[in-house]
Amino acid sequence: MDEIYGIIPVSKFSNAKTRLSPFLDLEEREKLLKAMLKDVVSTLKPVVDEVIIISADKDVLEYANDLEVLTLVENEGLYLNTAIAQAMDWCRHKTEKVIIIPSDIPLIAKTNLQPLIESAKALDFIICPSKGGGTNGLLINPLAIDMKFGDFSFMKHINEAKNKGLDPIVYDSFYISLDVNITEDIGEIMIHGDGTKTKNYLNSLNIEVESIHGTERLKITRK
Ligand SMILES: Nc1nc2c(ncn2[C@@H]2O[C@H](COP(=O)(O)OP(=O)(O)OP(=O)(O)O)[C@@H](O)[C@H]2O)c(=O)[nH]1
Ligand SMILES: C[C@H](OP(=O)(O)O)C(=O)O
Repeated sequence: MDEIYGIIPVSKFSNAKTRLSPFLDLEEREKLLKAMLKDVVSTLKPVVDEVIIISADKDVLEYANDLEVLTLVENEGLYLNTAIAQAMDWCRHKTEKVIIIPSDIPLIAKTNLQPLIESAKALDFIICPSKGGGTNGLLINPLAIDMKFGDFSFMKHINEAKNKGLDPIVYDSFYISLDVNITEDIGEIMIHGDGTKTKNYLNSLNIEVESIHGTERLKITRK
């Protein structure tokens, strides 16, 4: 068995990207999440054996069906880390490796994932950092470590791996590191996201990005 499954946890549309609420309304945030999911799924699908979306939201699961991936209904009362554990438990007898990827990294569509997926077959533990100390990719055996997503998870995942006697390998990818959480992240998608569904959607909102050499680097506005 040399298979690898992709796991994408997705929150409820109504909770999607709350930190963008000063800039995008609820409907826009839902549409943004859908566009990002399309980019992530279409990148993952050709290089893994199955893609699984786990969510507690039936609208998210319906949308996942349209994208022709497997869906898992998140058990009641779970949150991000326990939902990922549920998905890993579901696939642990079916595959030896999983790649766990968030739904908010559309620039993954600009990468060639094949070499990363190939290396995972020979390595115990690969982690892709996100900017700000999080984790935007984990390639591990199902349930190899406890999930620590949420706050400063990069160092926590590395420590979990070391405590389990695993040898964590860091895969540095600028595009994978860019998750979309705050308004400035939208500027990065406008700069680097040519060819992605996500940038197309943001273009339709007439978003513009400028460089400012101040306490922030990018100024994001809508015409
Ligand atoms: N299944 C599941 N996925 C979740 C849950 N919470 C977050 N996610 C997903 O986990 C990934 C990382 O999410 P975050 O960036 O931490 O949070 P977010 O909810 O997207 O955004 P904020 O509201 O701004 O914190 C995204 O794919 C989310 O959709 C959850 O409770 N269950
Ligand atoms: C889920 C969280 O993501 P971020 O806060 O980087 O979006 C993390 O990677 O720990």
